[in-house]
Amino acid sequence: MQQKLCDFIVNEVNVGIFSLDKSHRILLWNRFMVQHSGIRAEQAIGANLFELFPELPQKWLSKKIESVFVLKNFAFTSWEQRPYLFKFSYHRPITGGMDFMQQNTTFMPVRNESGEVDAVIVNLFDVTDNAIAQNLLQNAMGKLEEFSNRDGLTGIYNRRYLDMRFTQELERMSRYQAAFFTVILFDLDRFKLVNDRYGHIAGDEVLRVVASRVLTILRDTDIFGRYGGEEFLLLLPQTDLAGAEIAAERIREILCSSPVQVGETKIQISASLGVSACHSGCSNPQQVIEEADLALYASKQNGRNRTTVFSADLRES
Ligand SMILES: Nc1nc2c(ncn2[C@@H]2O[C@H](COP(=O)(O)OP(=O)(O)OP(=O)(O)O)[C@@H](O)[C@H]2O)c(=O)[nH]1
Repeated sequence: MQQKLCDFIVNEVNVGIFSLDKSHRILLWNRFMVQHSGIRAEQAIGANLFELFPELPQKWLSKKIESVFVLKNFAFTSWEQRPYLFKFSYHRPITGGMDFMQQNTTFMPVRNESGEVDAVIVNLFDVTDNAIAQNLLQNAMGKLEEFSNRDGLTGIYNRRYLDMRFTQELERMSRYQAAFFTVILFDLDRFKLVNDRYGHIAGDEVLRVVASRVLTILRDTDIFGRYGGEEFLLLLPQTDLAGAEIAAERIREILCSSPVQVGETKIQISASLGVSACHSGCSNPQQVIEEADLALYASKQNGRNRTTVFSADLRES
């Protein structure tokens, strides 16, 4: 009666159960294993596991099994380390990009009367639902973080992110002597007039177009964001002042190259830019931005729609 009950449980439980002797011969193969592998118990029992499933990671798995025989202890694996042992398909409409059933496994030693381990029982748990939920959660967290770094209007980075990256770049500079970077700060010219003449919604559209135009000419490593209302900031890692000036001029040219179309209206825009550099020994991000701001101010003073590179004499003027 007890044996019957055991057999019943082993077959009805929704867990894969099979056992192996020292030479990896299969001694037990429950219904879960039959259903998911398509191999009947009569075929499996007596067969060598690795001959029956040549796709199994033999080196790793035989080591794991061997450790249970030798140490006489339980062993475990989780889907996070190794997503699955057997390539069992998983039939669910939402699989979160997972092709196969995700599995946790437990290896249990079976001792004989003299205390020696003469078989290992392997339990295989289908944890696909958990894995999907965890992946969805991680994706959502990733999106949330990405979202918190973005400016809601333009989609480029926001000031919080720029400040964080600025600090990181400074740390990188103090760690690696060879690292350096430059900053471009730019501000749209007479943007108040755009708002006053065409309305705030048109002004918003202009800001979006500015961001998308600049994005088309940047390098992958450049970090570009909206620093304030109509003020934008770029961090250019491993770029010297001459390179930054070229980039700034490119930005200036693309912004005034053609008017921004908002509905039927064409709005001509331009920007004033300031460029400054962060040298080794520079520890204060604010100082670099201040210097870029002084240079930007000089561009405004000298007629707008121009680029100025920071130099010490700008402090005096
Ligand atoms: N539409 C819109 N306007 C904004 C936004 N943020 C700031 N502004 C506007 O940008 C304008 C900035 O005006 P000012 O600081 O006087 O500068 P300016 O008119 O660009 O003149 P100069 O910088 O001297 O060339 C103000 O009218 C702000 O209301 C925004 O998110 N959307």
